[in-house]
Amino acid sequence: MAVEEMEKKKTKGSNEKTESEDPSPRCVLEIPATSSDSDNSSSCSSCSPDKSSSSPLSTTATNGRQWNKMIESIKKKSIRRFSVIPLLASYELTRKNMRRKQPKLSPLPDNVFDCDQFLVAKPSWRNFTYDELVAATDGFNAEKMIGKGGHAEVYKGVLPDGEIVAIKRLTRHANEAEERVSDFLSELGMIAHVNHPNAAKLRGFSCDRGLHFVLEYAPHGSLASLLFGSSEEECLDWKKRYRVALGVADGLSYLHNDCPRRIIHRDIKASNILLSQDYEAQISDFGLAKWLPENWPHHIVFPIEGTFGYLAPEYFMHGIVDEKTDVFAFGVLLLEIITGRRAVDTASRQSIVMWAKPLLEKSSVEEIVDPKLGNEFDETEMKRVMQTASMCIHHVAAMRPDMNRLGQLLRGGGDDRLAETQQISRRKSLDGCDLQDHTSSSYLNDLTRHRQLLME
Ligand SMILES: Nc1ncnc2c1ncn2[C@@H]1O[C@H](COP(=O)(O)OP(=O)(O)OP(=O)(O)O)[C@@H](O)[C@H]1O
Repeated sequence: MAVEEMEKKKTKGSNEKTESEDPSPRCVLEIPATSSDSDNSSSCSSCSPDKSSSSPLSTTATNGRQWNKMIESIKKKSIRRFSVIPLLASYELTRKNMRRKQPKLSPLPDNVFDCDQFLVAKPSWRNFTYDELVAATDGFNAEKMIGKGGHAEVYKGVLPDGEIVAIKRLTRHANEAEERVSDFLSELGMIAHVNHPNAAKLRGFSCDRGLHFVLEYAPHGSLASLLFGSSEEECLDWKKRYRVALGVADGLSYLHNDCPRRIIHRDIKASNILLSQDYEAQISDFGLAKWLPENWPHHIVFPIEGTFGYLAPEYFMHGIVDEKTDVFAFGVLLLEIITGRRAVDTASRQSIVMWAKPLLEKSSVEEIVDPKLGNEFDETEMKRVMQTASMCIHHVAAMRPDMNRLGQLLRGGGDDRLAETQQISRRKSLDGCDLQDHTSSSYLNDLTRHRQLLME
């Protein structure tokens, strides 16, 4: 499998770019948050009780000294945050108060963490030594590299029992070592926490001479490599594309509604959707995911991170993160599935959302469908996916349905109600909620502003 193109990335305080032609750079934007309950990304990360305490993992007997050292460093870091930034302290206290009000999530005293759900759900993780990873990957042989993102290199490896795994080695050097460890623990906590057929599965981790995840191997790589790969590669047929759309909808619905803790992924995109042996979609890369406390309507985060082309307007303009952030990105993903185009066109830098909106409005199947599909698709399913995408990319977050509903709509549950919902949605837009949204011009302005910020 070809190594995926590296994504251009602009990180905080740096213009350093990785070599790439990918038109959808994952970015960090320094846009001041406007709301009074704003927090920065670190305080937001501190919303993750598990991140600072790392409790789901700290009870694992096999973790060893290195693990404890890392946890200590995270603890020190959070203590420093408390003392230096009073705002964050009050934020943290508020969160604790809220957790107390949630017996379902926190039946134990605040200083005791119930690890059972994690340990029972994922009994098979292992803490690998570096030597084991070296043996599995032939010394991290370049020929074994199967993917490269902005933050990691991914190698195909074989464990002594013959199991094929993907070994993700974090490569981010820009930030502080402590911050890197903190990001690693956060991602590990997330991926260990989720347990669903449409989410990537953890086999283990290693913090021996570098930070590594050991993941179940996805033999067909990412959706991006199949949708946008070279023309010699087999075209992903409609049946598989439709299945992937349903799988991602189910996976997101689980993260938002059924996971023990509410998770917003924040980086749904084609290169983060992996495909199992039988083309089952698996949501991967929880590097930007956020826990959202049960009774919080949203977070406001800063800086804004994500991938250009997939960011919801309220997120990239105001840092507002909730389920609808993922719903918007899911809509962009559906457009990629339908059209075979990237979220942002390489040559013209045009956003797929702006390109597709007029075609979706006139339900122009022949103009929007990936030419590689020819006539080989089910028109009813195609229209359904188009209508669903159209609802997901609505400029007003409140108008986007939630993932549960979207899963039903994609399956054809309530086709009549789909048209009805669309009509109501249009009417509300026209009825003065925001006339500009209907013409998409405000979205275009926001997008242009966003691009300017990104390119500055
Ligand atoms: N379990 C896996 N099986 C097969 N291929 C994988 C697996 N995990 C990752 N890959 C490949 O490696 C690529 C990069 O992985 P990933 O997205 O996790 O890295 P990243 O650096 O976090 O990315 P980003 O730039 O989005 O931050 C994926 O797009 C995919 O092609």
